[in-house]
Amino acid sequence: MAASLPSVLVVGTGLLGASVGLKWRSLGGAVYVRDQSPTAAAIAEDLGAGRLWKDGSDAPDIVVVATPPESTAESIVAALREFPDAVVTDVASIKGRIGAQVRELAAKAGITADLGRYVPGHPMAGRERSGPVAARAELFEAMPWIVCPSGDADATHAVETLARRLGGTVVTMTPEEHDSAVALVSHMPQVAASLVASRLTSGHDSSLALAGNGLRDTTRIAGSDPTLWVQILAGNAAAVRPLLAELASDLHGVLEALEDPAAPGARLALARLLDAGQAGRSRLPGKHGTSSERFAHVMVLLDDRPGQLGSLFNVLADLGVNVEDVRMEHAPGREVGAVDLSVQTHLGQSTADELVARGMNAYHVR
Ligand SMILES: NC(=O)c1ccc[n+]([C@@H]2O[C@H](COP(=O)([O-])OP(=O)(O)OC[C@H]3O[C@@H](n4cnc5c(N)ncnc54)[C@H](O)[C@@H]3O)[C@@H](O)[C@H]2O)c1
Ligand SMILES: O=C(O)C(=O)C[C@]1(C(=O)O)C=C[C@@H](O)C=C1
Repeated sequence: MAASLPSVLVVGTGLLGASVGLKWRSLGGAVYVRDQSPTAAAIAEDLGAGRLWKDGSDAPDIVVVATPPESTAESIVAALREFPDAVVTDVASIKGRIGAQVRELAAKAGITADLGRYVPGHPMAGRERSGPVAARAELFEAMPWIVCPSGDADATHAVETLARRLGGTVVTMTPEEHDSAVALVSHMPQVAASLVASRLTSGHDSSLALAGNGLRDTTRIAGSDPTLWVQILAGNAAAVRPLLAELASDLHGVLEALEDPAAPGARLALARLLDAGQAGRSRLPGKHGTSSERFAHVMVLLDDRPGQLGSLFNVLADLGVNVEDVRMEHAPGREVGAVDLSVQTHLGQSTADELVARGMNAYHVR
């Protein structure tokens, strides 16, 4: 019920902040928005992410700081001071350094006793785009939302409830555990994707025209904002560096093996490196936290025409097949789309057979 939802002030109305505002508004909650850029705040308001904060507006119950990491601590402490009864949280991608900055600024401001009202958070959801126009109400749906308990149980509960209502799955961690985990699953991959994509700058147009989904999959996040990522990498350097050193060592192993691929042991060394990649990837959880490898994959080729996807899902509903996950790929230059359906393992072959029997171009991927 709208009346029971706490009111929210979003500080920083870019991709993350405006997404929080859009979702909270869609649930019926009151949202104010504020940004150092009047344009970003006005766009967020026009999108429906909240009303512009004005002096004299009602004090919010919760302040969500969604500014870049370099100004996050300052905005958190400013919010703790301006709203003495509000719970304050943030969505920044690094937690240890921001926590230390908050404690230092709070001590200088003489508000150390208020620190329990600040509950650090980080939704593991985003896009390779910035700004309010890229915001999506459903951005956080079923994604992990890390919350670091502050020591104030009520404030922590308020932030956990906020994260859940926004669609996230709450994961509790200390700031140190957070920084070490995201170094592995977010920060190192960003560097790898950017470095691979940067090699493309010197490629011929004719080579780039051949790029398929493999390259697109591995480089999507290379489109992310460099100014944001410099702050993230610099702010978590201690956790990211050892991982990059291991990556560099593995890369060196590939270089050595390729120096003389026919030499004894060279192909085994390569195979081991590639096999370790398969093993690592198979550990990534899919829907409901299960390994994605536990599902069977059924590929369906569809004409790139309106209504095709709808018909496919209608047939699956008739068959009583629950789709656990779905991905769509378009063949460049061809009017055909490939739909990769994840279904329960024991249903892989029968689903493909039933689709074929209904005239569809489908097969079970083994
Ligand atoms: N981009 C992602 O995928 C992603 C995912 C999860 C978390 N985060 C975190 O969310 C935060 C915001 O990232 P984003 O991608 O939304 O960035 P963004 O650039 O889209 O938006 C940031 C907004 O903050 C405003 N801003 C900057 N300094 C401010 C200040 N001092 N006071 C008020 N407003 C200020 C900017 O004008 C901008 O509108 C970052 O801390 C980032 O680490 C990002
Ligand atoms: O999917 C993306 O585009 C993201 O950039 C999301 C992503 C991530 O690495 O998973 C990026 C940084 C954030 O701190 C959290 C989420």
